[in-house]
Amino acid sequence: MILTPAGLEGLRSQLIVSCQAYPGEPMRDPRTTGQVAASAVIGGAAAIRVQGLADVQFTRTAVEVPVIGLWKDGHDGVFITPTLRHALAVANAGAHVVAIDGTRRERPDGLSLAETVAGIHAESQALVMADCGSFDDAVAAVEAGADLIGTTLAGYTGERTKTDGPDLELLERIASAGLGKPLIAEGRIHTPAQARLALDAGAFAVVVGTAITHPASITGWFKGAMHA
Ligand SMILES: CC(=O)N[C@H](C=O)[C@@H](O)[C@H](O)[C@H](O)COP(=O)(O)O
Repeated sequence: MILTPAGLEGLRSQLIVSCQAYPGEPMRDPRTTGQVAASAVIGGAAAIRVQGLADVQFTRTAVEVPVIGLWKDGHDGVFITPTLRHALAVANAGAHVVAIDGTRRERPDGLSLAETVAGIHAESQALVMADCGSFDDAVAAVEAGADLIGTTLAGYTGERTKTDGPDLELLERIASAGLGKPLIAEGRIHTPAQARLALDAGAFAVVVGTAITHPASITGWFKGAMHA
């Protein structure tokens, strides 16, 4: 299955579940990622977002819904699928959509965002999701040719305050600008009510990660509330 820009319509108002375990964690195993992804699909996830080449490969065999893939390299600066080389590897691993750093920051390989998007489009059949951190990033990412715009990096690049829940103000601003590409709400959506608010703010679809697929964090939230 190849996902086309028109095919994205199937994701409208839907829930996308991000399944990620971090290096050194007990669940950091591609088979586990695939199983968690398949469980999310049973619950109604319309697409899955996963990190790492093996996770993309395993998840492609575990689910039939579109897979958004990324490759995190490092923790600081530009680390979400930072270069064209990373992006093409994610596409080759089978991702229908490659999520890349969609900010205006300098990239490690010296390519511009537009050159990176063009390279992915030229050398693969994957669509490109630009993980943005601000309104200006979103505008630049649309100009650069990205197929989807995500608020993934809002609160992580210094341009926006890290809100407790989703950055609804940013979502509303991007949505009301009518940039012409699907706007994906992502980042710190921790409750079903917040997912609903993100849609109401104008999001095309909503990504939830930690609150569904990261038991260590969720357990910590409960424990913290019990001992506050
Ligand atoms: C900033 C960054 O590195 N975000 C990552 C991007 O893939 C993931 O660590 C997040 O879990 C994902 O964006 C979903 O967000 P949340 O887990 O808050 O629902």
